[in-house]
Amino acid sequence: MTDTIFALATAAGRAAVAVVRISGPATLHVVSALAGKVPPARLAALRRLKHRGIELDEALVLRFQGPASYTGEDAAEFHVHGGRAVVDALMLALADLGLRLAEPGEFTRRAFENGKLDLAQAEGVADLIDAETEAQRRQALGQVGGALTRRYDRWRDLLVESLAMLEAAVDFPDEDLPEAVAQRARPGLVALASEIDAALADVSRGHRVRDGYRIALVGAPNAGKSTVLNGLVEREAAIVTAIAGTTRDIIEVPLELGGYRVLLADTAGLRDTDDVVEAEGVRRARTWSSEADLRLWIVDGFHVEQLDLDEGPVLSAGDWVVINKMDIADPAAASLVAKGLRNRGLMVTTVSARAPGELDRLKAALVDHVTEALSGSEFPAATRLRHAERLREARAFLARALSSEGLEVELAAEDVRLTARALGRITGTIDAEDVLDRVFSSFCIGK
Ligand SMILES: Nc1nc2c(ncn2[C@@H]2O[C@H](COP(=O)(O)OP(=O)(O)OP(=O)(O)O)[C@@H](O)[C@H]2O)c(=O)[nH]1
Ligand SMILES: [K+]
Ligand SMILES: [Mg+2]
Repeated sequence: MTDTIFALATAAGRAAVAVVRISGPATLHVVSALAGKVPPARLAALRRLKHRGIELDEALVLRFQGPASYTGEDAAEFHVHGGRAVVDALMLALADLGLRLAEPGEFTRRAFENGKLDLAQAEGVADLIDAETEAQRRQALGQVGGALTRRYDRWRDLLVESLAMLEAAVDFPDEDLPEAVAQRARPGLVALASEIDAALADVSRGHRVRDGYRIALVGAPNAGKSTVLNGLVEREAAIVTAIAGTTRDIIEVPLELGGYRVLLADTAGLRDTDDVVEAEGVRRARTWSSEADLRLWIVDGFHVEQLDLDEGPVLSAGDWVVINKMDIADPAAASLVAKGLRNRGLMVTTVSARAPGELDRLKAALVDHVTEALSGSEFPAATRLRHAERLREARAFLARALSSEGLEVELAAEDVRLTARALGRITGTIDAEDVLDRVFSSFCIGK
């Protein structure tokens, strides 16, 4: 028999109202022990809570009758005054009545186990609680609502259909026909493969929305990277001096651009150096920027004629060059360099980072860029690394199924089964205990 759990559902600390929730078979008994008359399900009632003859608080009591509750079990909420002592007294009383403090995510885990939501939806709940930007909120809410689930359900149905055809071929009594029957499964599997390919090409979008789009500020020492960072985030996040080699550590600053979460990183100026500390900074700069979604190369406009593209920064397609210090640069030289860079397919912006308001144009261009990169007409197929890994695994099994030319029908059937299994792990229809533990332990207590 499952035990009955309790937890503070609202944030800890002083507040107007605190909500303590309980879930499990002892719910009715506990509500009646504390509140006296049990209110009807889903109707809030004002009650004096008492335990062992001592009054705890006057509270709003709300109870749910399983399975019509978040967890699917009998459950209740006590909305009490949000003082520390009130909450402590109530939680002590609940423990005294034999209830157990919930583990992180245990309410949602029970909801999952009772079929109220699948694993992808449960992850959506966690993401919704963590959401700080509009795009994170939208994506998480879509996931809770089953936007991710629906796609996987459709793919699973398709796989089940194909599997039925392949199995029919295996069982076919007439020796000549199995191949023809098996071939009927092929078009569906080919279509699915191309859908998964499209999803994989787009695989980072979902978790970039969730975790943040990574923009690296890179370039030579003294180009003005830290000045650009400070201008974009509108505070003195990084030290700026006229000494080359000022920045060593990566300075990561989260910010919101066009409703998207962005991680902007200032890095050490790239150069060969004997200074051990600076050399480590340069190493970190290279690593971070190589993994970034976008590199902003900051170039000193005053020395723009020294920019040797074949010697200098290793620019790659999609990089963005910001020619800085336009207040002291020779505009003709700068525009010549800009033209050359644009001819190479690079984006170029000219600014004077030190001038107030000058970075607004760059910021607006970045908003457009991030919006373009992260918005999409379809809900992403993956919003976590975990999803992307399973998706790649599924694609590999599917490739193998498709390569077995109808002759090895049984092998193809097995690969189709493995494809379905990999996809099933994303929504949790194939549940591995360790995955569940990992997903739910990242929740806060009380959810
Ligand atoms: N005139 C002018 N000076 C600038 C501009 N932007 C930055 N500077 C100056 O250039 C110098 C170097 O700026 P930083 O922002 O520290 O340059 P950095 O690229 O971060 O340098 P490191 O961290 O040493 O690699 C400072 O003296 C800044 O004030 C600009 O737009 N115009
Ligand atoms: K500097
Ligand atoms: Mg710097």
